[in-house]
Amino acid sequence: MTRIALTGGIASGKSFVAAELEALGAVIIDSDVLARDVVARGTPGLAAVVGRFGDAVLRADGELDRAALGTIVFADDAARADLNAIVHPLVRARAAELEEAAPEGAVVIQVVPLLVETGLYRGFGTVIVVDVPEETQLDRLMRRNPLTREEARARLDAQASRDERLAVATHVVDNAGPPEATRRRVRELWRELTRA
Ligand SMILES: CC(C)(COP(=O)(O)OP(=O)(O)OC[C@H]1O[C@@H](n2cnc3c(N)ncnc32)[C@H](O)[C@@H]1O)[C@@H](O)C(=O)NCCC(=O)NCCS
Ligand SMILES: Nc1ncnc2c1ncn2[C@@H]1O[C@H](COP(=O)(O)OP(=O)(O)OP(=O)(O)O)[C@@H](O)[C@H]1O
Repeated sequence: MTRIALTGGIASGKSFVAAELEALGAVIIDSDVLARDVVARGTPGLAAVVGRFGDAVLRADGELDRAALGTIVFADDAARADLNAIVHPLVRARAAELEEAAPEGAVVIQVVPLLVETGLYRGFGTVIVVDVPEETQLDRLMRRNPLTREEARARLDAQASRDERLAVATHVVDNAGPPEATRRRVRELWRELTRA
């Protein structure tokens, strides 16, 4: 089986590109979605997170307060490493199950934001990197999330650099331009990936 990974920095457009690939027929396994599922209300994952970070990261309705936890972990490397140590093994296990369950012959693409940081890129023959300049990343991140420039910068700094990601890419999707340009590139990429 061809194992395909898709990565990119925060707010680079991974979800947008993954949705386009899904519309073309790919089976998408999204680590960000799984990382939410494994800490859903009532899960052992959430209990472990609360065990480490306390009730301050719980909302009144028992759901994880993602904004509160984000404020903590993106300002503190040790706290982020602890969160990663709880969440990442649960995400990897679930991703492996979903990969196993994919239909015969499917083109399965795993979206892994921390592909470079975790070394997981070594397990994939094909690595798609969604690429934008840092300024574009910051602009789009601040437009989407209510973050100051410093907070947005801290999130970028918690990740590998643009060059480190490009160094492991087998395919690059430039998402700095308008969505339609990216759509065209993704259609071309899909033809490359599915060429017999
Ligand atoms: C800190 C949390 C609660 C913030 O939640 P929030 O809803 O604001 O963000 P979301 O989960 O949608 O993540 C958005 C993006 O942030 C970046 N990011 C998330 N976690 C991390 C991390 N531990 N290190 C570096 N970047 C990260 C990624 O680019 C990701 O795509 C959440 O990101 C989390 O639980 N992170 C730990 C799990 C993780 O590493 N997830 C990413 C890949 S599995
Ligand atoms: N080509 C584009 N032009 C303008 N805005 C875009 C473009 N692509 C994505 N965006 C916007 O930028 C933001 C980030 O895109 P998206 O959520 O797809 O990125 P992501 O890499 O999945 O983010 P994260 O790392 O936070 O999960 C979104 O608000 C999206 O609507």
